[in-house]
Amino acid sequence: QRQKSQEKEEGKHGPLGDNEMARVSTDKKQVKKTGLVVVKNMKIVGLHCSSEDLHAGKIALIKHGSRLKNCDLYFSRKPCSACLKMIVNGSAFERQVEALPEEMVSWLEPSGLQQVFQAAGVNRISYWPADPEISLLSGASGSEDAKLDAKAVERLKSNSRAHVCVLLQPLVCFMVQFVEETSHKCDFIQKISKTLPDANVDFYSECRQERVKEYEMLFLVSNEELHKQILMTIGLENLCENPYFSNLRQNMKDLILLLATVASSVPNFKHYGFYSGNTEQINEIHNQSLPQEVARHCMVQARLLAYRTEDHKTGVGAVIWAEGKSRNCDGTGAMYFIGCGYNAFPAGSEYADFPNMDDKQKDREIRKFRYIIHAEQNALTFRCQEIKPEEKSMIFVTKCPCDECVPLIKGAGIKQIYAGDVDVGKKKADISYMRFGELEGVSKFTWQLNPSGTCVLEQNEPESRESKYLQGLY
Ligand SMILES: Nc1ccn([C@H]2C[C@H](O)[C@@H](COP(=O)(O)OP(=O)(O)OP(=O)(O)O)O2)c(=O)n1
Repeated sequence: QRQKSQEKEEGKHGPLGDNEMARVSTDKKQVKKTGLVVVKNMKIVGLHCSSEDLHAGKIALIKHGSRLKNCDLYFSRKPCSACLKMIVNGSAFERQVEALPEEMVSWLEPSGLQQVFQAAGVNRISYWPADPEISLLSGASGSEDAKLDAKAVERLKSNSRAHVCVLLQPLVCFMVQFVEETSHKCDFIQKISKTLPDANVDFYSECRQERVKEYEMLFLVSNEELHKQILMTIGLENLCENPYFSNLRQNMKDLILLLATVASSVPNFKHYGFYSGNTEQINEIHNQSLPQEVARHCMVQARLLAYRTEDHKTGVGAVIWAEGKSRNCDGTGAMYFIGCGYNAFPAGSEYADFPNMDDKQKDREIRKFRYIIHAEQNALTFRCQEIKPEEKSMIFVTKCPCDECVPLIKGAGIKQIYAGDVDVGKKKADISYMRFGELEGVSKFTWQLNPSGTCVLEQNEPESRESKYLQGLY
């Protein structure tokens, strides 16, 4: 969600009629994009956002069709009735059929019912309870449309199998503290501290503060009364009374703080970014790195995933994206999501099924290394799209790819690697990071000070290129 790109939106989103659109377009800045995560069997199968022409829910339908069945959807705002009706399509019918006697169901099935069964019919829809389209509330007819839409949403909700809810819980104890410490210790921040020892020691806190402000603007309705009005309009009047309201706001603020903290571990600081040391390489168009802000955004996704690790010492996250030949209908522009993962023991294993000690343990048999599946390995294994050899695919890893993963990434046909390189060249007893440095045929962009200096930075990243992506991705 980016204010820059919102200016293009001109009220094309939201449950408003055409006349209302015209009114909203005079107040461009208030329309924000909607983000959506599609999850199937605990696996992320889609990361989308609204585009100029389409809401996120509609994009999910175009992209996944009947594969949305039984998926869980996570929206950054409550979906409007136009999206919800398509998303729940199928589940109401399914419920009616479930209620029929068994013989009748089996009698119905061969007669084309199977097709109906495969309609969208998602499982659960959860959303962030702060509709950013504050403009819905200003002006009489805007309010009227918003209320009608909210009623339609409630009706669709109560007649479908899908569970529509606000999935917001208090964070577990010490979570913020833990995330703060691990973000501070992360490779990207460490590298800045090492290479710029005289950088303001507090640069990390400053970057974090900036992110907190930015995210509060994006995800929180600063005015409490307005927030209450929005909750009323979207059918959450039960959250408007205290202590529920203050608890809700506190939980929202905590989560925003958490997100901002993770994001500040890949900071927008001086001329740091993901760069290739190979200048010949960067001059070739197809090897060109993404605009820095887009690369940082994808790396933050990988950093978030690292918190799901099953390795209690070192969490690693990886995300794979690809760039198609042209823009698609998704708000992510030409880029589309391929897969993601984090380091963990083989899927389905229970706690303590496998050894979990590190290199310092003398007994090699009880070390974790032969059992842990690396973040990149999980991202490749559980990907939801094929990696097309003719397209630019890229992996974002929070740590340097190890010797086990480097040939896997190359073999899978991934064209670009964005990673931290703090461990490059290190050889430990059970894991080593020697091959990444020598890797050829895959472009490597590691976290460093722009090697070409500031002037070249500006030439390499003309406004048009950066904004082309930003309009798409955020
Ligand atoms: N690109 C990478 C690199 C590592 N890992 C995972 C595998 C292990 O779970 C863990 C290993 O990390 P380290 O090499 O940092 O080893 P230690 O956890 O022992 O930490 P230390 O650096 O203190 O030795 O990270 C991963 O998934 N992807």
